[in-house]
Amino acid sequence: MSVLKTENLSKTYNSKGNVTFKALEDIDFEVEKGEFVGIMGPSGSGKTTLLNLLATIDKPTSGRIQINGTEPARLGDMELALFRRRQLGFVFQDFNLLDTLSIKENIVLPLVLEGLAPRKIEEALKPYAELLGITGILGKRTYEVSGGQKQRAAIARAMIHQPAILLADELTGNLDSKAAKDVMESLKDLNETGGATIAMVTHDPFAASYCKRIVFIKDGKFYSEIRRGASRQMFFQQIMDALSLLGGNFDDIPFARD
Ligand SMILES: Nc1ncnc2c1ncn2[C@@H]1O[C@H](COP(=O)(O)OP(=O)(O)OP(=O)(O)O)[C@@H](O)[C@H]1O
Repeated sequence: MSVLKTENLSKTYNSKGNVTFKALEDIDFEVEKGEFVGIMGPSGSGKTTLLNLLATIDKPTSGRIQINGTEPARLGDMELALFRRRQLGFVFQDFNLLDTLSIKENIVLPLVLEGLAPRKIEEALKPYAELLGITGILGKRTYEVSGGQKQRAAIARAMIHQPAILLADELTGNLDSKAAKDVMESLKDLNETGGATIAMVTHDPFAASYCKRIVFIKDGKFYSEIRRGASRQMFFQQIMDALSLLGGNFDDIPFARD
């Protein structure tokens, strides 16, 4: 069953002086339930544009997006806000946790806003806290925990309302290699044990090697895709090979990690 599907998805930006720029062109992209998909491409290839369209933060110039059977483009503002809150989960590079709240208060905030009873909230929290290895830090403040722990808390917050799909943008971008590894191991568990469907934009081949499938885009167009076999290490090498074929600017890739 497909959770997310795009057809001929295109985005053209209009800048000052009527200069237009085609950032995405005719992207057909499908994510099945339970998939863990990485989106990679050189700087400026359109990854963030694609993620913003999937996140319903931005609107396509043409083409269609369907998420869990709904076309967000057909919804009014209020319905769209509700749709986004219920069907989508987001994780970003910079965690976006509130410093005035504890880790637990941050994670359960979406359910508190939904008006769920405290007992239901505790029931929802427990499995995610365990799966993400953050049970021991729930009472701490954001400044008392590491970057990797913050990101795992952000993932728990994004998942606690059980969205149809988790959308992640460079979620290891601010982490050292040990923390990045912990976060990616957690995300893998969330996908394999927790059944989460995940689409993740990343520059980092190490992070990408945890995905089951990688889609490469170049100059706003679909370029190629690869699927992981049994070995993550082998998949890492395949990703490196695909990136070198792709060309473009990958100056910030942490090549030495694996
Ligand atoms: N608001 C905008 N107005 C005009 N052009 C834009 C706008 N946003 C992005 N672009 C252009 O669209 C292209 C794709 O940008 P996008 O941010 O999606 O790329 P990316 O693959 O995420 O890049 P990076 O890896 O560097 O973050 C780039 O050439 C960018 O300059």
